[in-house]
Amino acid sequence: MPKFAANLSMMFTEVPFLARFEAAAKAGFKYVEYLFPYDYPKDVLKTKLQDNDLQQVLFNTAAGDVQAGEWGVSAIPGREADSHRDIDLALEYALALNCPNVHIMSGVVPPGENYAKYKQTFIDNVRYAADKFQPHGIKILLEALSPQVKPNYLTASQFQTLELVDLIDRDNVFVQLDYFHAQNVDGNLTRLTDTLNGKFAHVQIASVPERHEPDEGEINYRHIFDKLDEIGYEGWVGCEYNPRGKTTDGLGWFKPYK
Ligand SMILES: O=C(O)[C@H](O)C(=O)CO
Ligand SMILES: [Mg+2]
Repeated sequence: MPKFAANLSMMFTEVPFLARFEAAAKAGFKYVEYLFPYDYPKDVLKTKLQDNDLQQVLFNTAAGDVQAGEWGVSAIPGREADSHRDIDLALEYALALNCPNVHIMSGVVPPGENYAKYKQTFIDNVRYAADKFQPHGIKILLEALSPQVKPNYLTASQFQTLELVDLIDRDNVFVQLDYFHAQNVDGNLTRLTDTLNGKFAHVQIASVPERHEPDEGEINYRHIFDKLDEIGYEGWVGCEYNPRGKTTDGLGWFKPYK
């Protein structure tokens, strides 16, 4: 049975971020993920996890200058020092929060730029991270983002990300399989799961097309959860969706998994 993690960046937004840990625990979650921890001291977040008996299972490297259109810097040629700084900071937080997975954001490739150079820059920076994280047993996750969410992101297809994982060739680097993006770009989710089996180490879910609770839209998540059980997937499933209304009003789908 899948282990579900509440995504505190998108769920429980009825309350301030630091109150969402308690809200998620009260709703029956034992695991949490969120995009970025960096606005808060490590010990504040660690206390929130401990006080609510929660395990942190994922967060991202920093986004860069979002106002300027950045969404990760690790693929941007010339920004290697910023990438390594972000990776080092992510390692500090992962160790402090006992978090087993870090998603390294690649970045946007502006039209007309040299895609191959961005790709190689990302490969080199992820190898830097993989070698630093390896001794601590922390996994690195790489994610494809659908163009309607993040136009010109380095990878849109799960197959592009799978190729990166193979090229990077490190034992602790895996695909972050977000079924919302996978359905929007690749489809064929059952066979895709078979193709990625052994190469993905985190899953995220949301309905398509609305990115709401996994109990609506075109993906049959009951089937996906059974598929994950069938292949013996032992990672977490991040609930990275925008609730239709009040978060707790939309948790009927979660009841059988508490
Ligand atoms: O947007 C997503 O699906 C990613 O998981 C993320 O955290 C940043 O893009
Ligand atoms: Mg995602």
